[in-house]
Amino acid sequence: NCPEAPKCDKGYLYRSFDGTCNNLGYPLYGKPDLTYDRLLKANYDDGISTPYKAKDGGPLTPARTISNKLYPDIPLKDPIWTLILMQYGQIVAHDLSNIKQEGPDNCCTNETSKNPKCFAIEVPFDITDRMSLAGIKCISFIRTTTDRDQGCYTENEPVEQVSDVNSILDLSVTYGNSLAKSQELRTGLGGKLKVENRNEQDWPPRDPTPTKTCFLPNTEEACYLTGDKRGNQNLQLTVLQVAYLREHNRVCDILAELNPHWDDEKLFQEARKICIGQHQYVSYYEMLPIFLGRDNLLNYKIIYDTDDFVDDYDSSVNPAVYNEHANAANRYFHSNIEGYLKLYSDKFRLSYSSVRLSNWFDRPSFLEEGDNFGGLCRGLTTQLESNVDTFHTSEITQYLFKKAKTFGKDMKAADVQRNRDHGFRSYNDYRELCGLKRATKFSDLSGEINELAIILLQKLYKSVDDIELTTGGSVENHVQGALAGPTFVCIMLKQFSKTRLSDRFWFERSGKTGFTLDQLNEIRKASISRLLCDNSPTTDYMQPEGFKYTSIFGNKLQDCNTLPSINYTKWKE
Ligand code: HEM
Repeated sequence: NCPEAPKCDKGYLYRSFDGTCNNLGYPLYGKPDLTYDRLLKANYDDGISTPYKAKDGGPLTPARTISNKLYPDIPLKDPIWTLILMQYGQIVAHDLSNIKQEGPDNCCTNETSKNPKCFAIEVPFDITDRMSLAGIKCISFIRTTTDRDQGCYTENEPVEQVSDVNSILDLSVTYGNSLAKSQELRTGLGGKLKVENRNEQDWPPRDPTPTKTCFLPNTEEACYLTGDKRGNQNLQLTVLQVAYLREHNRVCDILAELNPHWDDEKLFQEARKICIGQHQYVSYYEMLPIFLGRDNLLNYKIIYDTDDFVDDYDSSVNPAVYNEHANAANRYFHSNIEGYLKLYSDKFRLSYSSVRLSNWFDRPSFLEEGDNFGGLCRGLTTQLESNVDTFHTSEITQYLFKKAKTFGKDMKAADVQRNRDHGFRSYNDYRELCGLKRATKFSDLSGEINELAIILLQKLYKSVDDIELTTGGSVENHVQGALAGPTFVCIMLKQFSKTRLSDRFWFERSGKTGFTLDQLNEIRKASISRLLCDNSPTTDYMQPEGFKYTSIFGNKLQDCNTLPSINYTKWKE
């Protein structure tokens, strides 16, 4: 049942869609349907898959109770950063991983599945029926080092969760995670991706099975086909999905004019390479410094202060995403979500209307009404994100995916429950991994956690060793210059380091598969502001730093055409 390693063409200039052949020694590295990586070995009650209990053998406080007590809805705003920062974070998260919910044919579907080593378990998400988020999780076995390139698993090891997208930061949300998906998305003409034009704007093509993907009160409503299954999940996410789709086609037009002799394939791959370059640049050089601190990123060699190439590819690094990153640390930024989105109707951001998040989950048609898309491009770069703390909007803790019902699901209960069914070791173990002192009593936490939060933790956990990674990490005071505490910053730094090191096609590499130095320094002019300016026909003014609030004192709104932009003549052959 092991996937067969593909034969790689070592001279091929472009990335595959599923991530295979990025690593020529281990061609399967990075592909979808492989297990997450782990920083620390899993800790299950039975050593295999049963979530552990409290140290005294009793049950842990239910996830839903933890959500209610630790993550209430107190609407504080971030003092500096705009909502598009939160949103870009989600795009990066979706690019890198997605817990597989049901298994492939040879694995994981149920206890009688064809592969006896695999099975699925029911995840009891919380205690109340009304808000339950029960689902089936795909489990397969951890792979040993010797057969890691084969995708084989060994018996009697703890279960390891599977991600169903490739683990490479390659804008797979736009291009898909398989060759087949990319073909479904392409027109085959001029390098372009499929779009449907309505009201003089391009929108993603329609999903052929909309009722599976979207919530559609009216059957004619649009439900989009994008490179990622989650592309319709919320309006602000879909804004970025649409922006990158339009950006790809925009770049195709420019390249076709410069190089009329290029065929569909060449135009497609070159435009794709440019868009992935922009995405890697915006993610690492514009977004991550805000989340994790610029000095930290420089010190850990995750970004470089240079106008040269950076050839730090390390073929020994497996791109597989750390389970603790995706399913604990990175989810801390669910805190940044705002419950209402503002739509600014005018150029200078003077008047707005607003829309409730939970009215439009899985329902993108709102974007096509009037100038809602433009209104959101301006709104997301004007509205402040929610303060990064333990408070969470009830739009995601009471009303997530509510559809036509009064109540929905609880995102934070889900986050806590994932910590449990993924068998993460205790918060204390991750403190140690990250160079903090192990706490033997609650008061030992006072270096990193404020007094009020310690009191809350004491109410929720009997022993300091019962504190979970998701909860403990979320109450730490932030590291200076970053938007998370030391344990989560440490985990995310490890992740973003491996993501760049393991990518043979990283945008800063030299050589035949990379850009020329001239081109690379053009890619370094990309920005979130320019992406939105160029792909929202009604947005003419934007501040230079789109992730940061704009005011008359600084980061002022300016004509889009005066913002730095890529000079594409560097691509003329
Ligand atoms: C309105 C915004 C958002 C919504 C509605 C949302 C919703 C969700 C949902 C439903 C899941 C799956 C829960 C589960 O079954 O375990 C999830 C997972 C996740 N979210 Fe969010 N999220 C949002 C924003 C963000 C942001 C801003 C980030 C990070 C910056 C983020 C990072 C993640 C990660 C890393 C996962 C796990 C991915 C995986 O499966 O490996 N999300 N989110």
